[in-house]
Amino acid sequence: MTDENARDCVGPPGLPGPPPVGASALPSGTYDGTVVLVTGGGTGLGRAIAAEFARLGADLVIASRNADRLKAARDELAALGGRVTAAVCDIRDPRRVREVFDTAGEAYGLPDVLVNNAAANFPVPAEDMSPGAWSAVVDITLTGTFLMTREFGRRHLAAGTPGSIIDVGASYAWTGGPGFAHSAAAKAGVKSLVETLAVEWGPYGIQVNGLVPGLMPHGDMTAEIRGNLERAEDTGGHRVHDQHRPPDDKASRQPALRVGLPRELGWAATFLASPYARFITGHTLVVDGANWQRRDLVSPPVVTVREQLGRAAFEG
Ligand SMILES: CCCCCCCCCCC/C=C/C(=O)SCCNC(=O)CCNC(=O)[C@H](O)C(C)(C)COP(=O)(O)OP(=O)(O)OC[C@H]1O[C@@H](n2cnc3c(N)ncnc32)[C@H](O)[C@@H]1OP(=O)(O)O
Ligand SMILES: NC(=O)C1=CN([C@@H]2O[C@H](COP(=O)(O)OP(=O)(O)OC[C@H]3O[C@@H](n4cnc5c(N)ncnc54)[C@H](OP(=O)(O)O)[C@@H]3O)[C@@H](O)[C@H]2O)C=CC1
Repeated sequence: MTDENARDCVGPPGLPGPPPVGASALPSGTYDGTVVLVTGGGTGLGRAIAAEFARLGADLVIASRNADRLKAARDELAALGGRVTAAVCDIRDPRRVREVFDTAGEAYGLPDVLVNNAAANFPVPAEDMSPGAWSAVVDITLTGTFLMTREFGRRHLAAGTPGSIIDVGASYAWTGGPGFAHSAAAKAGVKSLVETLAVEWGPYGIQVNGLVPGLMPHGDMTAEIRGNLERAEDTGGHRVHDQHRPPDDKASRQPALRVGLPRELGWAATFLASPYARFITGHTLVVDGANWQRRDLVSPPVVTVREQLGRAAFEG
């Protein structure tokens, strides 16, 4: 077990921790000469995914709206080996999307791999959600993913070259996501897009897969999501608490008895786009320690989303 996941408790150990930073299951140089475009590659999980491709030799294009964050990530990723270009882009804007592919093409050539990682999310009860809030999340998460995907597909079809697309999803695409109606609907759309386009574009040599992280906390998590996670820990509590149970934190709420580490998602992404996964397409791989399948023998009492978010009764 590695440092990040070492637990100071008696009882079942949970799933072992992963190999250390810098390790890889794939041969060194697997992505030499390959161009990988990661949306939202300046922060959090996108940056972790980009890092694993960089370690294996890829040239990177990272794209998102915030130039400062992109620049910081570009410097960090460049230190891992490959070349890195940062492109400021709102993926809702089809013109900017085209320009990003032009920029990538001029720098390194048409990207071989597209990782649609950028997304938007904030918890809000559906009855409080404005049309603008719904649109912001759906337009970024679903329409932005579609626009990036369409541009990638068009260019590869025109060039007659193969490619690989990975769409980062969320498990509430299957289960629904109370408190996240906009994001859950958008992620369900993304999962459907994966399944549709894998068939449409398989004949042209383009793989399309989904990749779903479980809870993978990181320093770039939005204050709102982080705050709600922390409040849930403060108010939830274990129904039984003894020395056989781990402390009441994020880890204790996972069947793995640990949260995921961002590099574990990065390793899965580099596998899915690698030559060793050429017959995998239309699939969504869940990397969450089975958390999304968790059920209790007896369900805990229902707590409304309003209560979970600490909101007063809806007044209309
Ligand atoms: C219940 C317990 C909770 C536990 C927590 C569990 C956590 C698990 C999470 C698992 C899944 C995670 C999935 C993710 O996707 S994480 C990625 C999150 N990252 C981001 O969202 C980064 C990018 N996000 C943003 O930039 C912004 O959030 C935003 C999408 C709002 C930015 O887009 P834009 O700039 O276009 O938006 P505006 O500021 O113009 O706002 C548009 C409308 O949205 C309304 N709004 C904005 N924020 C909120 C909010 N927090 N609550 C409600 N409404 C909001 C805003 O008012 C605008 O609406 P109007 O036009 O009506 O004014
Ligand atoms: N962390 C977790 O536990 C989980 C994450 N996920 C998924 O993982 C992915 C990454 O999430 P995470 O790293 O946690 O979140 P972050 O908030 O760190 O990342 C979101 C990224 O998307 C970019 N982005 C947002 N809107 C736009 C836009 N309009 N155009 C271009 N880029 C945009 C942001 O950059 P900028 O602001 O510069 O535009 C940011 O880099 C998302 O798809 C998320 O849904 C799913 C389940 C759990």
